[in-house]
Amino acid sequence: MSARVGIIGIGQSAFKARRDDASYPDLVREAVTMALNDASMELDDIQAVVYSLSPDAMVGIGNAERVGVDAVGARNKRFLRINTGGATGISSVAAAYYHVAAGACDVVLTAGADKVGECGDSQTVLNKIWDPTYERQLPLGTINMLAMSAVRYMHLYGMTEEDMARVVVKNRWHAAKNPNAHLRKETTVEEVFRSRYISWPVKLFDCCPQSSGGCAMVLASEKYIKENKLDAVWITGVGHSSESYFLGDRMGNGQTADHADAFALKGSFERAYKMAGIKEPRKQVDVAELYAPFSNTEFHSIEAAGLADLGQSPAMLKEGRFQIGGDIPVNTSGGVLCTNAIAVTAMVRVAEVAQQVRGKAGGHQVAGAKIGIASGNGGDHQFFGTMVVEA
Ligand SMILES: CC(=O)SCCNC(=O)CCNC(=O)[C@H](O)C(C)(C)COP(=O)(O)OP(=O)(O)OC[C@H]1O[C@@H](n2cnc3c(N)ncnc32)[C@H](O)[C@@H]1OP(=O)(O)O
Repeated sequence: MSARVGIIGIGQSAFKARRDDASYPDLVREAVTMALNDASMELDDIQAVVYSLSPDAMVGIGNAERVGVDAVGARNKRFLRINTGGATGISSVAAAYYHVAAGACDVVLTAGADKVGECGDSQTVLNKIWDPTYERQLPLGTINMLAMSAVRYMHLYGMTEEDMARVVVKNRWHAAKNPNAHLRKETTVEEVFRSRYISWPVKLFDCCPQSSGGCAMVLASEKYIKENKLDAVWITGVGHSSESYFLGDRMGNGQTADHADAFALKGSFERAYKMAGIKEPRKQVDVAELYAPFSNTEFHSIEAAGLADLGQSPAMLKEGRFQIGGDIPVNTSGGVLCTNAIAVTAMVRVAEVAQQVRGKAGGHQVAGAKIGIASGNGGDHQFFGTMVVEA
């Protein structure tokens, strides 16, 4: 694909635990309105809609008709619904990207939302797409599985609970500067240690919360952007991968991976980097928003993105290299650890790097950021999506 595709509009809620003031479709509308305003557009200007489906299929499909067709203005337009678990948001941006890059249309909207209490809790909804013989057997399936990958990584590379706590402290410090983040209170290693164990070694503060809010983006072709003299940042690399097999109605885990080595995610990054012409991510990437719902998983994502060698990221974090002001700031928004609304969590990652390379990230801006990377993980080794966004 040679046609350039730009991001011209971004809308993002201020995420909160509860949004009793708004229904689930209201949250989608809220984000869509913000994205259209940002792009100086009307709903009628949109030619296609990619809808980030809540992983809770019943809520998602019911509302997709209501929200996707009516509120998002998709009637008589190209319309696609996407659900790849935690990767849903980035898969949706990718699907919007492909619509434009393939020349099918010039302007595409992608949007979605999650509402705690209306969309089902994260554990329940993710279990719906997971392997019944393995993942679904565990209460708090996600946390237990990722706790096992933490133990493996500790065993191989000597990561400590203190290293995990430092991820939380760094991300909360970033989130305190981001008015859209859900958990915005700064914390300390001691405070993380005082929070209760959820699944050893993962404590409450090592977990992402469950958040309510929406996200939307407008993508357009270079031709449209130039003709209408619009401001844009450019999606220059897109990668996908999976380490799973299909079981008909759900995904199964391939079980071939070492859980300390997110090699499928690495493959996704390699594809995106190749497309964007990035040969040395450590030198070229200015800012990274990496999907990491539990503190230990940030280390896997940093290493899969090629920003550190396997097992080396805890020491680099301790040196301050992944915080704003360090050489490669990671999760400048506070990351998934400070906002997690499954349908759009990965879209928020793209939105954050797009704002960073636009120079519009506000109090958590990385000075001079020109190249950003974002990622989404569908679950344990299931779906991965990555993106490179450039000024
Ligand atoms: C592929 C993927 O995307 S995997 C990621 C999918 N997402 C998840 O798995 C969500 C993970 N998080 C959770 O399931 C939940 O937040 C849990 C299990 C960690 C905690 O849930 P609960 O025990 O029900 O906590 P509950 O929601 O009742 O909140 C209790 C208190 O803890 C706080 N709290 C809840 N979660 C967190 C958190 N992650 N960090 C810090 N504080 C938290 C709440 O604000 C609340 O504080 P308050 O009493 O002062 O109001």
